[in-house]
Amino acid sequence: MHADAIVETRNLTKRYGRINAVDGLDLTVRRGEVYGFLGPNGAGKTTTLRMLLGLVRPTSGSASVLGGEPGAPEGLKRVGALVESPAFYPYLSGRDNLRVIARYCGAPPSRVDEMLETVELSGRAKDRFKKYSLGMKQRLGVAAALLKDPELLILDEPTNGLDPKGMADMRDLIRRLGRGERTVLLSSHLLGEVEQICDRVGVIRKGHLVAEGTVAELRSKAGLLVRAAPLEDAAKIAEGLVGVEEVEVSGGLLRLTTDPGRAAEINRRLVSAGLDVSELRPAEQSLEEVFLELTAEEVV
Ligand SMILES: Nc1ncnc2c1ncn2[C@@H]1O[C@H](COP(=O)(O)OP(=O)(O)OP(=O)(O)O)[C@@H](O)[C@H]1O
Repeated sequence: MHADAIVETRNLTKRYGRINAVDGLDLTVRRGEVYGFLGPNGAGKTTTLRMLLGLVRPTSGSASVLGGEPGAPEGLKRVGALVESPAFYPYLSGRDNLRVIARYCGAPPSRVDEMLETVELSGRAKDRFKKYSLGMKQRLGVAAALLKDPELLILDEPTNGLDPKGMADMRDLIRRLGRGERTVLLSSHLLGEVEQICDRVGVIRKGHLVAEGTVAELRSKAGLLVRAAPLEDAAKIAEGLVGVEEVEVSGGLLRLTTDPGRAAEINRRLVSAGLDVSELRPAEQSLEEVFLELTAEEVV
């Protein structure tokens, strides 16, 4: 296991009949980070998170959570999760609901008000749960998950179904929670969201991890932009280089699909062929483009 890994899966697989919900997944979440598990609906995010909590048994492969088996009582004490809509008593207040949960998870009663404050529900703590907006219900769910002061917080699509204000509040909350020592693993099908909140992102498609890295790393996978003269000659040379997958001419620039780390080498090749290279830089793609590319259906 990686030294600072808090969650690690190897070849994790879950099959439902003929459906491979999760298919050979290798995931590493490091201590202290906010990790975004990004993928379209049905990609296998919920199934993965449920396996990490010991709620679903893998068909094959392994997972380690806080150094132990998923679902082991020792580990579960240190994990807080909001995976399904949390079950609260509709006629009890937010505060009383948390008190009930604090009692059975052994959290000190003083933590209830502290967590209500954290999720900004102190002002509505005495109102019945059923009066809460969806966003408030979700935030109460986060407060419940935080009662035992978990080292790892797992949130499945925490902004799903919320209105824009509710989403923004939830994002702010997660960003705040991720600032300290705590590790947050959240799933989302929204790029913008993951881009705003997460330190690192894993992109899942049909049960596979198709990319993993920081938002900046995923973006810079795009390639290089080159300004050279004569441009047509530069394009011909670039096409002949090993490791350059695509060459496009656009707006007086060449766009090369290649590892941006090869910039110096490509520059050398162009210059030694007698071309003038006046600009060479990584082509920034929006994460959206990267995401669409990574998760696109194969055209058969
Ligand atoms: N209990 C189950 N029985 C049969 N198939 C299931 C079961 N749970 C999930 N699946 C299937 O496994 C695949 C992955 O589902 P999963 O819910 O993990 O995806 P997801 O990425 O979380 O998507 P969503 O955001 O829609 O929940 C889907 O094809 C789903 O229909």
